[in-house]
Amino acid sequence: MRPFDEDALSAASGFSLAEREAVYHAIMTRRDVRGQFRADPLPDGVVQRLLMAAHHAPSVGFMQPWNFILVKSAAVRARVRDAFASANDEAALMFAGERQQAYRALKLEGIVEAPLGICVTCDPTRSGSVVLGRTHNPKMDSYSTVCAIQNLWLAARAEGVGIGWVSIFREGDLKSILGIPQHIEVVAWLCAGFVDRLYDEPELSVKGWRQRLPLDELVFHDGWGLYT
Ligand SMILES: Cc1cc2c(cc1C)N(C[C@H](O)[C@H](O)[C@H](O)COP(=O)(O)O)c1[nH]c(=O)[nH]c(=O)c1N2
Repeated sequence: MRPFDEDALSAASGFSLAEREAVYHAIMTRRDVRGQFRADPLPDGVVQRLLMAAHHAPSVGFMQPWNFILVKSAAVRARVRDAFASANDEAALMFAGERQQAYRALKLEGIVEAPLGICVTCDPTRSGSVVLGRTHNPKMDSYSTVCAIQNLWLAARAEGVGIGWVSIFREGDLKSILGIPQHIEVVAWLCAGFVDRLYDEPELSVKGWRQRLPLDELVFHDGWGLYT
């Protein structure tokens, strides 16, 4: 390992107002997209920038445990959609009464409509069995992969690309369709495609499923449950 090197540091002040506004604009207007995808393919350069954003995410011990399986094949996406449909039937039965009716009315994926699927995985063996920062919590590699997904999601918003995260799968189904080895964790299936319109608020909120919680109620001071 190299000794600490002063020359590796650069000046880092806050962003200009316009730059700050752009960052918050991406954060506040990012949406989970299910139904607004355009059919035209994403240019390779755009996909490359999204992946580069993902690959610059933080990761425990700089483990970079992610892989990205790019799925353009309509046939493969149709199989993934079928796997979703089967799992979604099981999911619906977990809700009772009117809630089940409401669940069934929701659109929860755009796997076939979106021109690109991105399966994001996590390799827990990427840098050996003892990983700096993961020594006492094995989930840290999955959390790192989620950081990569959020980077990609925000970059996508800036590129005019909608992203929809689909998680209603039996993991084994995705592994068998995509040939993913047993020891690799499937973290996300992302539907990706250009969008011309986005909901102003989360679609689940617009459709009455669940509303955003007041931030004040989620912030404690100096201990759990302490509001002041
Ligand atoms: C880990 C994880 C897993 C899923 C999701 C998100 C995340 C973070 N979301 C999207 C989720 O419903 C959405 O983010 C919230 O409703 C908030 O909406 P916005 O993302 O702000 O538009 C999601 N959406 C969906 O339609 N089908 C799904 O299976 C999932 N799964």
